[in-house]
Amino acid sequence: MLKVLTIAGSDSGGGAGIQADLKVFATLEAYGMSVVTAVTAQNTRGVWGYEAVAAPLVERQLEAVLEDIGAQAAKTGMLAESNIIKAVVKGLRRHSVPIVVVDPVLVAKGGARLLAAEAEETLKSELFPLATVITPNIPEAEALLGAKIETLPQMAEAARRLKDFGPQAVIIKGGHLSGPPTDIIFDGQRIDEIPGERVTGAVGHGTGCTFSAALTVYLAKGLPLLEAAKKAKEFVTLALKAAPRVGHGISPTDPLIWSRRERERFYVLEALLSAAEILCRHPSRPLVPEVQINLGYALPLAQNPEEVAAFPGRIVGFKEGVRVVAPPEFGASRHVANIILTTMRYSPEHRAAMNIRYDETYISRARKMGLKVVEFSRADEPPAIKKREGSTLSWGVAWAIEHLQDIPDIIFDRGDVGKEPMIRLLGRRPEELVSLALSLAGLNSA
Ligand SMILES: Nc1ncnc2c1ncn2[C@@H]1O[C@H](COP(=O)(O)OP(=O)(O)OP(=O)(O)O)[C@@H](O)[C@H]1O
Ligand SMILES: Cc1ncc(CO)c(N)n1
Repeated sequence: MLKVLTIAGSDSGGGAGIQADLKVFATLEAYGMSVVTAVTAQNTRGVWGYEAVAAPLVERQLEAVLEDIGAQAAKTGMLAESNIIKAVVKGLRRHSVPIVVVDPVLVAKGGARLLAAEAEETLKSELFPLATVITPNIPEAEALLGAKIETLPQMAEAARRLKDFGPQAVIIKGGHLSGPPTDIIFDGQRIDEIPGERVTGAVGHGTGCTFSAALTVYLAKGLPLLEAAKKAKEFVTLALKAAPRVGHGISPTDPLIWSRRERERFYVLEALLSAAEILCRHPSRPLVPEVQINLGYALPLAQNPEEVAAFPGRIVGFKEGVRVVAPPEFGASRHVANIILTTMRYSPEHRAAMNIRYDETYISRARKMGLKVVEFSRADEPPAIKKREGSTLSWGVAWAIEHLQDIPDIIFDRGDVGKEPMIRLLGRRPEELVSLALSLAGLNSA
C-alpha cells in the first residue's frame, strides 16, 4: 500500500489544506495520513482566523505516524510558524522520508497570511534543502525572492534562483498568470513548460493543495518528476472543471472526480454496447454507409480523444443487419472523438455521436419529425483549417452549431471529391441516437 502523509493546516470549509490533500490521496488510492499544523476558520469566501498547533504536538504527531506506519512520501502545506517548520524538519530528517514535496503556503487567496512573515527565512534555509521539489505559486515565488514575476522567462529565472536554496527541483505554478496557466519546472538541468487550459468562473479554492497532493502521490508511485508534474496538472484541471457549487465564494476543486471517473468509464462502455445491440437486433443495413457506422460516447468533462469511447472496428453491415466487429474502447476513433469534443465545447451534456448513411428520405423524415437539421458543405471549410486539421470535421460541427445557435440533432453534408455524403446524429446518450437512426430509416418497431 502506498502511504503518503500531509503536514498542513485544517480548512474548515473542506476545500484546501488537510481536507483537500486527504481527498486527493483517497481518490488516487493511497493510504493518507495527516499531521495538523494549524486549525483555520475559513470558508469559500476567506480565512476568518487560525490558531497554530503547539510545535511539540506537531512533532509528536509526526513521530507517531512515522514511527509506526511510515510514509513513502510527505507533503507540507500551511506551516504557520517558524518553530513548527523546525519540528517538521527534525521529524522528516529523523525518519528520512524519501520524497518530500514542499508547497510553500504563505498567503491564502483572499490575502490572509498563513505563515508568519519572520518564518519565511526558516522555510528557505531549513525546509527547502530537504525538498524533492518545492511548488510555489507566483506570489509566493515573488515574496521568497523579492522580485516581480509576470512572464514565462521571469518564472524560469525565478525557478533557477529558488533552486539555489537547495531543493532538488522547483515547480512554479502558473495559476496567477494573466494568460493560460502554464507551470514551469526546473530540475537543476533543464527548464520545461507544462501548458494548461484555464478553467474560468469563480473556481479554484484549494488548487495549489490539490496540485501538490497529486504530485506527491504520483512521485510516490515512482513516476519521474516531469511526468508526475504533467499528471498532477491534468489532475487539477479536471478537479477544477468538476468544482461543485458550494458556498458563496470561490468553489473548491473536486478531487473525487477521479474515482468517479473509473466508474464512469465502465458506464460509458456499457451504454455503447447496449446501444449497438439494439442496432444489431434490427435489419439496420440501410443505415450503413460505405465507411461503416461508428458510435461514440465521451466521459463527462472529456478533454481529449482518449476520453471518448467508440467501436474500433466500427459497426459493419452484415446480411440484412449490422455486426459489431470488436467491443468499444476508449481512444478508438479520433474522428468520432473530434465530433463529440467539438460539440461538448458548446454543450457538455451532448456526449454522444453516430454517423449513418446519407439518404434524402432520412433528412425529410427528420424535418417532418421537427428535429433540428443543419447542412454544411465541406467545400466551405477554410483551406487553412483543412490543412491544419485534415478532415477532422471539427470545423463542420462548430459551423453547424454556430449557424443554428443551438445543438443540432442532425448534421449532414453531401460529400466532396472522394468524400462520401454523411449524416451525423448528435445527442446525450448512445441509445437515444440508435433509436433516432432506426426511426429515420423507418425501422423502429416502438
Ligand atoms: N483557472 C485555472 N484553470 C486551470 N488551471 C489552473 C487554474 N488556476 C490554477 N491552475 C493550475 O492549478 C495549479 C495550482 O496553481 P495556482 O497558481 O493557482 O496555485 P495556488 O495559488 O497555490 O492555489 P491556491 O492558493 O488556490 O491553493 C497549477 O498547476 C496551475 O497551473
Ligand atoms: C489550511 C489551508 N492551507 C492552504 C491554503 C491555501 O490554499 C488554505 N486556504 N488553507
